[in-house]
Amino acid sequence: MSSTLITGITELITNDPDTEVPPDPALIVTDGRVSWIGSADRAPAADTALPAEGTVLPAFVDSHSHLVFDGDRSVEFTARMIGARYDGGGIATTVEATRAATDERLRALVEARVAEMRRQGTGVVEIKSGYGLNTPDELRSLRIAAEFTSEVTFLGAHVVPVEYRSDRAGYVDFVIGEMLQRAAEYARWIDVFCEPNSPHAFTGEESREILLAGRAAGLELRVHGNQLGHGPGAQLAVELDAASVDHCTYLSDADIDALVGSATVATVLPGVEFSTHSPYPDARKLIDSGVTVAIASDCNPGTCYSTSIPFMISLAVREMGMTPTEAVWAATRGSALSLRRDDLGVIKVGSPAELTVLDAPNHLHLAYRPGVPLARRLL
Ligand SMILES: N=CN[C@@H](CCC(=O)O)C(=O)O
Ligand SMILES: [Zn+2]
Repeated sequence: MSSTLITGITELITNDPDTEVPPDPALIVTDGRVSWIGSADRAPAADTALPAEGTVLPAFVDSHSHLVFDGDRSVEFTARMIGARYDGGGIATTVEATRAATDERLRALVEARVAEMRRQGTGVVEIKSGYGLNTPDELRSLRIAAEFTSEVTFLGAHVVPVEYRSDRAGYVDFVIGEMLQRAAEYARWIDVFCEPNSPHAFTGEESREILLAGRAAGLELRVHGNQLGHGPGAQLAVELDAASVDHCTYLSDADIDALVGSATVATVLPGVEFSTHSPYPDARKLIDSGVTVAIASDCNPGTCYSTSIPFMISLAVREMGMTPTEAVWAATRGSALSLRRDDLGVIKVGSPAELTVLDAPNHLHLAYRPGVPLARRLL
């Protein structure tokens, strides 16, 4: 057994209503779990001491990322900054580059991206496939993702690949047939880009068929929905008890009504609106309506090539009407709930020691000092 006493905590965020935080808080981590929380002057002895000298909070949970890819779409991003529109068509470029990459190269790219996330305070990350879109390339994407996380998502229904452009129904059958049966071995989740506003993505009915097949194969459900315009994604997610509907850029009052009281979290991805020059969703309205909101990066080569949750928090506060406190909760506890992980995004006795420290006196600085590398993993 080895224990570490963490002191010098200027602010401790636990996200646990039952944990009382004293004025000069300290905590002890024993064998990877929080074993004691209390006042520093009453702390029991521990093997080592670690002065945090800053704000301690649960590690960020990045519940939406597409890290398994090769290729570069910086030119596409640059065109959008002067008016080009995003419609998902650029995904084909990444599929081509990803299929051409060796296993070693893809693994190294994912490893570097996960390391970049961890340097900025992220703990658990969800990773999707979706740039293979044939059986061997989807399976190796999932295998590589599984080397870095248990939160692996099968996204064979990202877009209809070029070789199936004249046979959409054939591609849906292919995804829910052989590809899904083999993918289910590596993935916990199935996701679908439900977006009738894109010619490349999937309609509500196609999405329903894919998600139900995923559930029958033992996977749990997530949905990319309501990104490019109003559509069926959010209500479908609620109807099928998906853990999360992600993007939520265009939500109607009926969508919000459906989300209220449901077990489906609305995950906002502010880096996507930033990188596609799109209007930001109204997170204030979601929260005020009683919807559970999560924040994630959506790190991917097309709509947001950023691994930084602190950046997402700054955007959510500046552009989406969230308070810093709400945004930090959404990027920790909210995103944990969107993965149905009750053990994450919280600091309490018994929880895993997934801890982040901010080089700042309190969490408000995450929004107040945008772009400054304040966050890092504590252990
Ligand atoms: N919307 C669908 N998928 C990604 C974008 C993928 C890409 O453009 O490469 C997203 O979450 O935004
Ligand atoms: Zn995505």
